[in-house]
Amino acid sequence: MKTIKIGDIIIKTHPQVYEPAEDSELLMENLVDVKNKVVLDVGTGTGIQAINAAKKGAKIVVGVDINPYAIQIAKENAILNNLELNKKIFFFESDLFENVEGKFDVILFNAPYLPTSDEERLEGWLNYAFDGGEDGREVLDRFIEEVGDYLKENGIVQILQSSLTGEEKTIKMLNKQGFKAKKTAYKKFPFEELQVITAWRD
Ligand SMILES: C[S@@+](CC[C@H](N)C(=O)[O-])C[C@H]1O[C@@H](n2cnc3c(N)ncnc32)[C@H](O)[C@@H]1O
Repeated sequence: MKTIKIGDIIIKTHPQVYEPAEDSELLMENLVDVKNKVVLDVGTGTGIQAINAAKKGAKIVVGVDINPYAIQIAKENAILNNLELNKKIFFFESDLFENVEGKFDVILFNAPYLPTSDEERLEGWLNYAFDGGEDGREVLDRFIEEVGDYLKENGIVQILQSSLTGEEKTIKMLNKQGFKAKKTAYKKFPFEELQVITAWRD
């Protein structure tokens, strides 16, 4: 375990939890206005996006993850960053929206987006951070199909994905679910581009 600093946020890491990287930072830097909003961070990992939203003025923030170690460390990180755990910021285990109730103004998801074959799978909980199934879209597509039920009418969804996952595919899927969507930020690397896809209803 180690502690890292991203901007003014202190993050304790855990060997079984995704350590914030360029993708995490791209989503943080391009977060929509969350002042006084109710925010859901799906796949919260260390809690970094949830903590960032709380620090940027969100009224209530909920972070969920399928990985129990993530929930444990996210709670510790909320306290480390002087946030009121279980008053302003909440974390609990959930496979996507399984244990989520209510509707949110903003829903974030830095998705596990890597196309992953059986041989590439990692042992343990950390695998969930990367494994997007054979085509990289397994978890993301399920998220897109379900997200509308948890979003307020004028709410906004922000997804962080890779060009390897398919920009057009994500936008088409979102359109199919009744959203307008566009790429609102990107960062290029030699073999991929990290992308923030922002979606809203007409
Ligand atoms: C790329 S990491 C992002 C972590 C963090 N949000 C960040 O920005 O650094 C993806 C996260 O999604 C979680 N995850 C994967 N599949 C999930 C699922 N079905 N339901 C909830 N969380 C999931 C993983 O455990 C991991 O913490």
